[in-house]
Amino acid sequence: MHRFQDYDYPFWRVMMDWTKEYGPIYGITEGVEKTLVVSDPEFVHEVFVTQFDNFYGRKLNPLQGDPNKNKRAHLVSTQGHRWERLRTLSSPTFSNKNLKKIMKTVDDSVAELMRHLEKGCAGGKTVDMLEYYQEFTIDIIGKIAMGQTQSLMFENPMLPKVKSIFVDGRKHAFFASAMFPFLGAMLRQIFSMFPSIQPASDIMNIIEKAVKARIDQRKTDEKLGIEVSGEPQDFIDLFLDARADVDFFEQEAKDDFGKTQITKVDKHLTFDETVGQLFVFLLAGYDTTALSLSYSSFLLATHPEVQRKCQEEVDRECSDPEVTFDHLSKLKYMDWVIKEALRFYPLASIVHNRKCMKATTVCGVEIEEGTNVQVDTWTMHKDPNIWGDDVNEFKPERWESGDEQFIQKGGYLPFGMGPRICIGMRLALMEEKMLLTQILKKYTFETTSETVIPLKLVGRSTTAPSSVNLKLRPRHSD
Ligand code: HEM
Repeated sequence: MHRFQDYDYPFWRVMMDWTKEYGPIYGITEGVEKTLVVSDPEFVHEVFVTQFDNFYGRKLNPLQGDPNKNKRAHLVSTQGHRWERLRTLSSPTFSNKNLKKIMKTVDDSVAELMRHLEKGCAGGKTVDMLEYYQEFTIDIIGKIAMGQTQSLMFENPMLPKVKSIFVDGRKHAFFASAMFPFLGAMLRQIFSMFPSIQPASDIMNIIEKAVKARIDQRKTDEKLGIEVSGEPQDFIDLFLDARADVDFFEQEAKDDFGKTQITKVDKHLTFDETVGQLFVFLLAGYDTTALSLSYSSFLLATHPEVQRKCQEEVDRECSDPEVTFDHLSKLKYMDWVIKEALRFYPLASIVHNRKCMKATTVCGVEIEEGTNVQVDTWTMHKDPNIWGDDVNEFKPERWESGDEQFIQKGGYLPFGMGPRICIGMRLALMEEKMLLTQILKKYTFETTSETVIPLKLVGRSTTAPSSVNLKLRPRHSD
């Protein structure tokens, strides 16, 4: 566990080293828990997809609370029927209809970021694209999940709070709770009493206020007889109105899929669940998407031929100033670029894990209940047996014949795999394509003497480049 705490030599590098030494399946202990580290695609597919009913939980630290009891437990931390209920209630949030609505919000943030970029890179100045992308993604998620009414780029008070969760990551508290699980509950209690020392509690409080304000506003509108359109404005509205058709009481009686201890089950999200969901959408949606954009931009800058093809596609398919849903679906090459960048840098590999909920055998290996399975994704994504001898080349064309072959084999999982695959994947890809389209129409990414090559990769949770310093050369000077 100690080896996993180093910000400058992230846990996945340690796992890659161990995989070289011990092979594709070996065991480690993390505090009091046992973990199998695997980089065998067949094994991964079996755990994430085929045997999901035996592996429906995630590896959790006691500091994250009891997934069955915590009132604010969310999609990432819950398991069994409680997770299934939250997933069913949250899924419509990312339907085509809602994504189309969110598109307008994303478009406004794209325009705002382009204004900032124009100023930032004026006179050929080098800019750190990671910083710009972080401003972009927090702006969008603030507007769709936190009741933020206008863009707050480069003055967003949430950004330092959210950033500190990823940078500091409460390293010592996590470590202590893993070694001595009883400390987890105590520390949670202390943190909730002093939100100022704990950014996560502080953020929860802000979200709580935003949800309360929306509920009050609805009540006032109702009292005054103000007709509301009934159309949800954002995720807060969507969650307040979310309903599931499945009766989870009945479902629980039928089978034992993680007999959860929900005391009151109804078809609506509770107030606390709404706050928990919005919180996790904020955390999961901000950092990952900004990182994915950063890696794609870096790889475009270092592969001019790929960038040229991407620009040609953008010029051909998106010549109108307005980019629509239809346009995005035509950007096939850009899609491969993003996929290939995520193969090179599977930035969220920390959550590529499952907990064994029922003892079973996978690919001949007996696994006890309670054992965690952590995927060594970085090894798999660079395995020549899966990808071929050109594995170390950045080659978007390898995706030409579709992704099924890699996904079905279990060898590629930047967004995870199986029933718990990332729920926000389509939103992330939409944001990325909309922004890259506008940038590539106007500029060409170039490296400068300030670009760190190869990237220095850091992080305790997600994997971030220390910086992505690039120059944006205006295309009209081509
Ligand atoms: C490039 C961007 C993103 C990447 C690489 C990414 C990656 C991941 C990964 C690896 C998982 C775990 C999947 C598994 O266990 O099989 C996950 C889960 C999740 N992601 Fe994302 N994500 C991204 C963007 C987003 C966005 C934009 C949102 C929401 C606004 C989001 C919300 C979630 C949630 C709620 C879960 C938990 C799903 C569940 O357990 O049912 N993610 N993501």
